[in-house]
Amino acid sequence: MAGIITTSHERSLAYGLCPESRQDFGTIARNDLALLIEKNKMLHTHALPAMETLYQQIINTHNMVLLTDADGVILHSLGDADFLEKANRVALQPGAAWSEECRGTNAIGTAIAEKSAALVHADQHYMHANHFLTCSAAPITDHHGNVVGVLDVSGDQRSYHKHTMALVRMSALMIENQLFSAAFEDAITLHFHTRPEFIGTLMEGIASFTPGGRFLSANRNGLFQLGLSYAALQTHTFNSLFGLPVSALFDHYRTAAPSLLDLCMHNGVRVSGRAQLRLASSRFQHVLAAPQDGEPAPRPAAPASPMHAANAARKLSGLRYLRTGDPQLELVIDKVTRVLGKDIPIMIMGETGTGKELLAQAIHNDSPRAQGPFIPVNCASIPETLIESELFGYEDGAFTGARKKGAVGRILQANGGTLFLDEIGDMPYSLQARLLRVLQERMVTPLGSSKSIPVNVEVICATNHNLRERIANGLFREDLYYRLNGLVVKLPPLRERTDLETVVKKIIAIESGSTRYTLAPEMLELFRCHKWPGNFRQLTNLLRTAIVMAGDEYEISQRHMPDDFLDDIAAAGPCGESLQGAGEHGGLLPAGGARLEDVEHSLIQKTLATHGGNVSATARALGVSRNTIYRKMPHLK
Ligand SMILES: Nc1ncnc2c1ncn2[C@@H]1O[C@H](COP(=O)(O)OP(=O)(O)OP(=O)(O)O)[C@@H](O)[C@H]1O
Repeated sequence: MAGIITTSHERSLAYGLCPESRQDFGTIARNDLALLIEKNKMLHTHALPAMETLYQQIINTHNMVLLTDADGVILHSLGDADFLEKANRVALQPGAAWSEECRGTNAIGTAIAEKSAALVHADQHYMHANHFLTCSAAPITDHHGNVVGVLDVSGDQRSYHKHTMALVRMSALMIENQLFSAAFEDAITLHFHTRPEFIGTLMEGIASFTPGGRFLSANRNGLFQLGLSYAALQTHTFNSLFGLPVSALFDHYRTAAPSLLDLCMHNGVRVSGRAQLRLASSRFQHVLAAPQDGEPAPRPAAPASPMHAANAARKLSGLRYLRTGDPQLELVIDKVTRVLGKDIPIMIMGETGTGKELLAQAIHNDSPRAQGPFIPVNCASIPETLIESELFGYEDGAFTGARKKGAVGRILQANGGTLFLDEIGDMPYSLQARLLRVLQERMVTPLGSSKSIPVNVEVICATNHNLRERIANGLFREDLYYRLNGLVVKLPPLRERTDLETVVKKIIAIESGSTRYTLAPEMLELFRCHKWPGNFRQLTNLLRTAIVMAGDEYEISQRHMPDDFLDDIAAAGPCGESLQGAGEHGGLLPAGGARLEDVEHSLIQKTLATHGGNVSATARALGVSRNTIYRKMPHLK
């Protein structure tokens, strides 16, 4: 008997059920069933079409299709009349509860208990009375990953067919995707797959994001392709998962016939994608209104609920979330906290990946404007020819050619909220005067319009250029610079942060979705020596990979690190005093003024010794290639 059945029988026994006992054939009252269906209205509504389709596949095979709620109470059934009669005798009918607690091992109850599909055939049922059945059930989960119901096909055990389980799984997936779409009427939704022909099919991954690009949720195949848990995905953005700012997504969909997107996921896997910008407010309707070649126009968005996405994003980060003990960062947070809601423009300086956008979002989330939109604009990623219409919008007929409809610019989209101008140093010089006028007069005039529209936005800018240098070189307007830099804060690069250990712990916990993983002390010392040119972006990606490599080992060590990272560390040369500390902790490093190269040699030698000089085994143990070992230990060549 399969493991899942044995475990289920043990549970059934523990519930005090007796296999020979007569079943409780009771069903809940008609009114209570109606109430239950009302309570599960979304599930019921979206499941019925899939149940009909499924039933068409199995009609006249002495089978029935059943839908239950999360507790295994049957909400609806469809079946062949002769089998329905038989099924009624064991209360396989609406209103009856089929949890394991009530009926012992059975496909519905076991699928709920195991949170996975279950096939329970003939005498695998705990109750003898159910031995005449063969049942295939798959749980239906919502966009939080919670089981909200079960889809089941039950029939006479003599009618068993091995394809039934696959059909049930596919139908459950269909229902889940319907529920997912209904839950995110007001969001950016990406449909993606490594194979473009799978987009639009049941196999596609779907992920939803707020207008600002924060991750909201993903369907079952989306989670599988992204390779991360719900918990781990909560800190992600469209950019961190697919390597593209949402602003670039909008650009793509403003072209007359947008092609499929070619995206590189965080794990390096390339996927094709099609986005739907299903945002209710008028700000994106023009994007939605333009159908793609040969495709019907997307269905109209639901009634406006502009708070929905903003609220979801706000829950995900605030300034408190960023405090991890570094004094430079504490100062930054103290400073920005003082100006929250004071209409003082904030300019964030910092190297790439230091968290400038995250800080801007956190400032917005903690500000009195949190209910309003947070609109990021990456001035470097929008082509110079498009940035003007992008920012200021344009009137109907402002252009000849494909883009005839008017569009609301990003500045107006941010009305009542925050406009985040990332890479402001790359703003074309010719536009800087126009932006300055908007900030001073608080009015926007779309291209091709003679009307000015009042606008109320808080502006946060970010740059990793030295703007004073750009002013000196005639690339940036001094007057705009002074208008934007009400409060200038500088985010420290990771190599200067004193809270690296806390940061690492936090990222590991978020990425793994568990508290079990730790970083080996000697690794932390190596991290302290590293320059981290990609800052948080690099550290997060590295730890994400290392967690996967560590699997169920839970202590992340050098052999879980990618080769190129170890190569960078080796190439960086002497590692400084912290390495000596590491020697005391981990016994990995030679005592005294160790050099990184020495550390590596020592590790490789020890591992070689452990594996009797076998280079392949050593390479495997250290998670590097054999070539790396040969390269680093020339005497082996
Ligand atoms: N304090 C932090 N804790 C955890 N992750 C962080 C932190 N700061 C930034 N990150 C992560 O690092 C990545 C880069 O962050 P972000 O986009 O805010 O940086 P940036 O400075 O705006 O980068 P760029 O200049 O390249 O646009 C994101 O995935 C973000 O979630």
